[in-house]
Amino acid sequence: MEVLSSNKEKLKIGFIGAGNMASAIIAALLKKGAVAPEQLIVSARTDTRLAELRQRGIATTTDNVALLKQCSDGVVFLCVKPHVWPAIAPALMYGGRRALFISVMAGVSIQKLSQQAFGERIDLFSLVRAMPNTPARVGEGCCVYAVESVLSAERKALAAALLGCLGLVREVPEQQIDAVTALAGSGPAYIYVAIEALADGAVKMGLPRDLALALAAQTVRGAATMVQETGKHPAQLKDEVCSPGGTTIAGIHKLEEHGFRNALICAVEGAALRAKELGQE
Ligand SMILES: NC(=O)C1=CN([C@@H]2O[C@H](COP(=O)(O)OP(=O)(O)OC[C@H]3O[C@@H](n4cnc5c(N)ncnc54)[C@H](OP(=O)(O)O)[C@@H]3O)[C@@H](O)[C@H]2O)C=CC1
Ligand SMILES: O=C(O)[C@@H]1CCC=N1
Repeated sequence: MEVLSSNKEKLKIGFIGAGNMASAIIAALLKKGAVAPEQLIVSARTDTRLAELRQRGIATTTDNVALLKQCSDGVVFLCVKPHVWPAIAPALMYGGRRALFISVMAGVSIQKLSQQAFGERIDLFSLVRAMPNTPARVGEGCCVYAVESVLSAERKALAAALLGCLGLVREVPEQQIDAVTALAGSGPAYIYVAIEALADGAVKMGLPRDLALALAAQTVRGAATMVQETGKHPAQLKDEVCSPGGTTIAGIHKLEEHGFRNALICAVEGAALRAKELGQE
């Protein structure tokens, strides 16, 4: 955080795109106290999602070039959908050589980002490819990032400090980002489906919906925290819940019968393959 506090007031941070991911990152940065609203500027295609940001003291615009010019000494997060990227790429030149660009777009490689925005001269620009997830909004996100070898240590430290505000952060080789996208980027949606389905099961067996949802969410949170805090393998923790001849092993048998593990493996594999496809579209 030192790198951020020393830059505070001066550092301008722009977001191109004001949707689910941009607003989660903004919430995380503000919640951590890493930045002040006055340091932020956000652009979108329309004003729809900008009005709420203005109410929180954040500058907004529908002009990406204006944003990029204001952030030419700062950081610009690229938070549009991958199919929108080619249309906005040429404008990035207005950010100039001193800006640090951080893309969160699924599938779009550093090579493609730099070629479409800067031609062949990636060595003249600072670019980071990140994959965050929306639980960043509540300080429980995961975020990985990959960088070009030409990125300076100072720029990398700035990116790591900003992305560290989202939750767990790791640097990875770029070839791992599609798998991370499929696991952690998309993963919250798999778990929301699981929570809803667990609650449905309990409702089917007679629990009121609100109690069922509260118990399902807390059970997922509790199990995740056990994996993180005990350091035990999930299989061992599972065994500790399964009494011989008891209820849990009967439930686990049903999960196996319905291909639960296979479904999750297929979900991650399918999402990673889709990330690869997105990069080629
Ligand atoms: N959602 C998630 O969980 C995650 C998403 N990502 C990545 O984040 C990126 C954004 O996703 P998400 O936030 O969900 O998408 P959203 O659809 O919620 O937001 C996209 C934003 O882009 C804006 N936009 C569209 N065209 C332009 C343009 N020409 N200039 C400026 N802004 C524009 C939209 O404006 P308007 O509001 O006017 O429509 C909108 O605010 C994607 O690339 C995705 O791969 C990565 C990790 C997780
Ligand atoms: O569904 C998507 O493509 C994006 C990337 C990861 C999460 N949402």
